[in-house]
Amino acid sequence: MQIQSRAEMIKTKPIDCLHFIDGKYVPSKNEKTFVNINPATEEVMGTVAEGGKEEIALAVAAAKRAFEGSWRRMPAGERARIIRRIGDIILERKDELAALESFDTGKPYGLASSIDIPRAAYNFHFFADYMASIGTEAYQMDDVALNYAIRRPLGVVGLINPWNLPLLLMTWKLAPCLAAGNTAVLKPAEWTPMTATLLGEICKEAGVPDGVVNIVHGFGPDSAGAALTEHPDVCAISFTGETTTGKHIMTAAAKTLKRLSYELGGKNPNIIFADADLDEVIETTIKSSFINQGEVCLCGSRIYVERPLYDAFVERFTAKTKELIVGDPLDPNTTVGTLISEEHYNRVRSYVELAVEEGGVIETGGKRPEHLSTGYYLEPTIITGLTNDCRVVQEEIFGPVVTILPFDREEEVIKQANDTHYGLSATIWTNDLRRAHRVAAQIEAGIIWVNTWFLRDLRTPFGGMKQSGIGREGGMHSFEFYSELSNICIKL
Ligand SMILES: NC(=O)c1ccc[n+]([C@@H]2O[C@H](COP(=O)([O-])OP(=O)(O)OC[C@H]3O[C@@H](n4cnc5c(N)ncnc54)[C@H](O)[C@@H]3O)[C@@H](O)[C@H]2O)c1
Ligand SMILES: O=C/C=C/C=C(\O)C(=O)O
Repeated sequence: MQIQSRAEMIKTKPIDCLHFIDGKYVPSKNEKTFVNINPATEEVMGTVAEGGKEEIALAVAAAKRAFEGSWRRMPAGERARIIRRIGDIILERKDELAALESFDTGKPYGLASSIDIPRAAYNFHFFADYMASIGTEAYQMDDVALNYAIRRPLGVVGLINPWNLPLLLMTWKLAPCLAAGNTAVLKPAEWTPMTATLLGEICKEAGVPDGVVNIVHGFGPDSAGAALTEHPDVCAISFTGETTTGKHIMTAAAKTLKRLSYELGGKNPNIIFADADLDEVIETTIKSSFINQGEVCLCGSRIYVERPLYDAFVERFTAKTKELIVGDPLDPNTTVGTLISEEHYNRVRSYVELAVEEGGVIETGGKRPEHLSTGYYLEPTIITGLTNDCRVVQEEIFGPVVTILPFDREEEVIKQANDTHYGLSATIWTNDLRRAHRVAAQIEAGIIWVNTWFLRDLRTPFGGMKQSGIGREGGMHSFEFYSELSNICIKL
C-alpha cells in the first residue's frame, strides 16, 4: 500500500499551520509562509506561517497581558486542574497527534503513539500533581527574627524546541512553566509544526485563558527564534537543541540578561563490561542505538565493549540490527522510519563516508535501502575499527549510526568515555554492584543509567554538563528554573 493510503487508514490528514496568539489562530502579518515536507514522501503536505519580529512582539504582548491578568492570581488548585485537563485532552486526541507527529518527523506511527504522545500527556499530569507538593523554606533566628521564602512566577517565558521529539519536549517545558504560574511563547522547530499547532487549541479547550500560551512558527536566525531571544519582555528562555545554537542564543539573551535553561547535544557512551547479561544488553542497546532513527539526544552512539565480550557482542548486535525493518512510518511493522530532512540525511550519510576514510569498517548499514527510492531513509549502521579520537567517534551525528570500540581496563574506558566535550548521558552494563557505583561516579554526564536506558522518573534532575547543557529540569529543578524565590525576614 502507498503511504498516503495508509494515512487514509489512519484517517488523519496533515494540516496547514498558523500561529496561535492571544487565543486565536492567525497568519503572519506579511502573509509569509514556508512549506512543510513529509520526509517519507518528499512531498509538500502543507504550509506554515513564517513568524518574525512582529509576530513575536504580538505574542509577547499577549503573554504579558495574560500574566498581569488572571493567570498568576489563579489559585494553584484551579491552575493544576487546567494543567491536568491539557494532559487528558492530549490522550483523547492521541491517534490524531501521533499521526501528525509521524507525518512531520518520519518516525514510526507506533513509536509516536506509544512513547511521544502518552509522555506529552504525562508531562502535564505529572506537574499538575507535583505542584501541589512543593514548599519553600523558613529559618528561625532564635527569638530575634523569622525568615521565610515565598515563590513567585517569572513572567513571560520563551520555550524554543527541537524537531526530534516535538510534542514530548515542547510539553516537558510548557507543563512546569505553566505550573509555576508563568505565561509562554513557544517556538516549535521549523521541521515539525503540526502537533505544536494543535497544542494551542488543546490548551484553550482545557481552560487556559487567552494569551497564556502563544505559539509562533518560524526559523531560528533572523526569524521568530532570534526575535524571541532578544525581546526585552521575555525574562527567561528554555532551549533544547544543538550546542552551537545554544551559544548563539546565549549571546542574544545576554543583552537583556535572560535566565537560561539549556538541554543541548550529546555523544553518549554505552559501556559494556564482560560480566553483563548479553541478551539484556543487546535488547536494550538496539533501542539506545536506533530508536527514533537514532535522533535522540540520549542515544548511546559510542559503544565500548570489554574485550572478552567484544566479538560475541559485535556478531550478535549486528545480526539483531539487520532484523530491524526500515520503511513506511505508517506501516505497523516499521521499526526505523526516515530522517527528518534531506539536509539531515545528507549530513548523516557524510559521516558514514568519513568513517571509511578514517579507517572504519561498516559492519552493516550505511546506505539507503534499495527498495526505498523516495524518502530520507538510512539503514541502521554499525562501525568498528575506529579509535576514540576519530571525528565519527567524537562528533554528534544524531542518526542511526553507532561505533563500537573494545577496551581492556576500567580506567581506560572511563578515560575514553570522558574524552568528549559533551556530558549529557551514559549507560553502564555490569553485574558488579561496586563497579557500577564506582564507574558511574567517574563518568562526566548529567544522566547515567546502569543496566537500563531511558528509564525516566520525572522527579529526577535532567540535563547535561560540559557542552551538553546548563541547568537541570525535572521535578523541583523545573520549579527552581521557572520561578523566583524571595526571602522575607521579620523581626520578632
Ligand atoms: N539535551 C536534550 O534534552 C536534547 C533533546 C533533543 C534534542 N537535543 C539536541 O538538539 C539537536 C537537534 O535538534 P535541532 O536540529 O532542532 O536543533 P537546532 O539547534 O538546530 O534547533 C533547535 C531550535 O532552535 C531554533 N533556533 C535555531 N537557531 C536559533 C537562534 N539563533 N535563535 C533562536 N532559536 C534558534 C530552531 O528553529 C529550533 O526551533 C541535537 O544536537 C540534539 O542533541 C538535545
Ligand atoms: O532527544 C532527547 C530526549 C530528551 C528527553 C527528555 O527531555 C525527557 O525524557 O524528559
